[in-house]
Amino acid sequence: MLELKEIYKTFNPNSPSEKKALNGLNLKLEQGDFVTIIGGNGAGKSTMLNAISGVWPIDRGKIIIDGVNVTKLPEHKRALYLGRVFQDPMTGTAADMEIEENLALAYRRGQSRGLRWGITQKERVEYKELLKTLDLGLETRLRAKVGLLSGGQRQALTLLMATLKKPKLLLLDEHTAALDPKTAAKVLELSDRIIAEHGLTALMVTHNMKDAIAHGNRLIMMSDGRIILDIKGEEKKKLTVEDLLQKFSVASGSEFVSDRALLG
Ligand SMILES: Nc1ncnc2c1ncn2[C@@H]1O[C@H](COP(=O)(O)OP(=O)(O)OP(=O)(O)O)[C@@H](O)[C@H]1O
Repeated sequence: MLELKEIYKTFNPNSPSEKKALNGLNLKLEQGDFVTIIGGNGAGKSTMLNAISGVWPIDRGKIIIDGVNVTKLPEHKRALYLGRVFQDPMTGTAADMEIEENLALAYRRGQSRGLRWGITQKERVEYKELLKTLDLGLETRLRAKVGLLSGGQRQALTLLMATLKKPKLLLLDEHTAALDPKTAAKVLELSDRIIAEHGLTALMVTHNMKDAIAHGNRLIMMSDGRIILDIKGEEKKKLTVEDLLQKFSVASGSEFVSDRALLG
């Protein structure tokens, strides 16, 4: 489903602030893989998601999504394959627009321009049903401006919008990190449900080791711009945070350092 082959990316090359952010990164995902990603500060987690999304060109390597070589495709063309949810609940939705207008935008993604904008009654019924699945009471607030919603409600709506057109690949970039623990747990549960219902292939960056262990069928750990641990199946199910830290130090030859990782 996704193949990253020998990806290299250096920021500010040949300058004092040169940074090798991706360093021969290789990753292959099967259809339906839900992979959690952890790693210390500057390990390259967000850079990997940016490389997949096409935020900037990579220096070397190949990116294949569902059999299509997208390495040279610009970001807006790759967006058709991808759904992405960021850490900041303000980024995925348009605050000045109503909930139903936001959903309609997501629904019309990838369709040709010139389409009439009006939202039909049939669509409204569909949106209500969709919003009901969030269990946040939003189905009665279709005409409310998104700016009035809480961070958790916005993130849940963003998740719904990012997956409405069943993307080939869902990228979750610390999408619960800015939420309080209870809301974060709810949005994570919703993520699990949506991924399972649609059989999506997903990558989720998290700084919470327990979440990384509890969610998905596969866990990867990054260090210095490449993957140093790849744990799946039964081995992942039995994993503890202590195991993970131990495995990290064996694989990297150093202690796990992160100012944001939640170990407990
Ligand atoms: N646009 C950029 N310009 C310059 N340097 C960058 C850019 N994006 C990332 N970097 C650098 O590349 C390295 C990898 O960054 P990245 O954001 O991928 O790390 P991360 O694993 O997501 O870390 P964190 O958990 O701290 O967010 C870091 O040293 C970072 O400073």
